[in-house]
Amino acid sequence: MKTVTLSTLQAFKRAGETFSCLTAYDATFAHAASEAGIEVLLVGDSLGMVLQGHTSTLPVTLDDVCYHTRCVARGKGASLLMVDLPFMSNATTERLLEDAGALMRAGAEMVKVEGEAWMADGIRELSRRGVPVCAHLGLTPQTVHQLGGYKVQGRDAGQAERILEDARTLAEAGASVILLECVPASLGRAVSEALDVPVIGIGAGAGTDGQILVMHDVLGVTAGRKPRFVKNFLAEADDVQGAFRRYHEDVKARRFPAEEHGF
Ligand SMILES: Nc1nc(=O)c2c([nH]1)NC[C@@H]1CN(c3ccc(C(=O)N[C@@H](CCC(=O)O)C(=O)O)cc3)CN21
Ligand SMILES: CC(C)C(=O)C(=O)O
Ligand SMILES: [Mg+2]
Repeated sequence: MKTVTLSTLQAFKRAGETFSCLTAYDATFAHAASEAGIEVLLVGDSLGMVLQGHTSTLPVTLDDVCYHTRCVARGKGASLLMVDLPFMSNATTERLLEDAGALMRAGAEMVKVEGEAWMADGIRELSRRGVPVCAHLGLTPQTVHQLGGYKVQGRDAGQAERILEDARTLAEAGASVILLECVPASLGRAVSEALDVPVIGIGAGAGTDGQILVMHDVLGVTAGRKPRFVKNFLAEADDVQGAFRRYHEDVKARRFPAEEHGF
């Protein structure tokens, strides 16, 4: 695989070619995912749940994310490395810039931040300083206590319109990529069609420009209740490498996600 950059993702979008993304937390699995052709690796704050055993992503610290970023950076190969800003990194613009700086020094090539239209100023400041930003909308796990659980977002027309407007606002502020989590497939498609920037979906249907899943879910080792949008690709493969390859190929061929994985 040729080195994946932001321009690669933009070119995929223009060409109507989809791309695959997967979370990674260490060098060995990052290497396997990259070898399988997965274009984007995310050091997700989901590590608080799948690695640390918490029931939310809130306890994850900047040091935790930096540590896993350094590990993944050594194995990432040609894949693009995106990293989550942890809970409260967006408390102030100053903190946002400092925390993003720490992630970039650890090896991140793009940072991801949860937040609606009010994040526009922070995203503009990051982008002015040369930090590519992915804006995470829809189900934002860092606000789980306000949302009342990990629930589908944008189900009614007003809510859906709001998410589309937020995505537009953040793209205009300088977000290079939008990520939509747990929204109806119709909204995933509408946002992707309305914006020029690549849109990555998880539980957002087959109409987004890229797809992402948590690595543990792809390998069928999800602890607790399984979200509807996950699929165990190891069940149809001989080994971990094969599962990653299968996931990548199914995304590229638009065989995944199927109707049953969406809302
Ligand atoms: N293993 C794992 N996979 C993930 O995708 C993931 C994490 N952990 N941790 C961080 C967040 C939390 N996420 C979640 C967790 C649960 C649901 C879930 O159970 N959703 C219901 C929606 C029910 C509804 O509102 O209709 C579902 O049935 O999928 C969704 C996203 C996504 N992220
Ligand atoms: C589920 C993805 C999008 C994420 O934010 C994470 O892994 O933390
Ligand atoms: Mg996250």
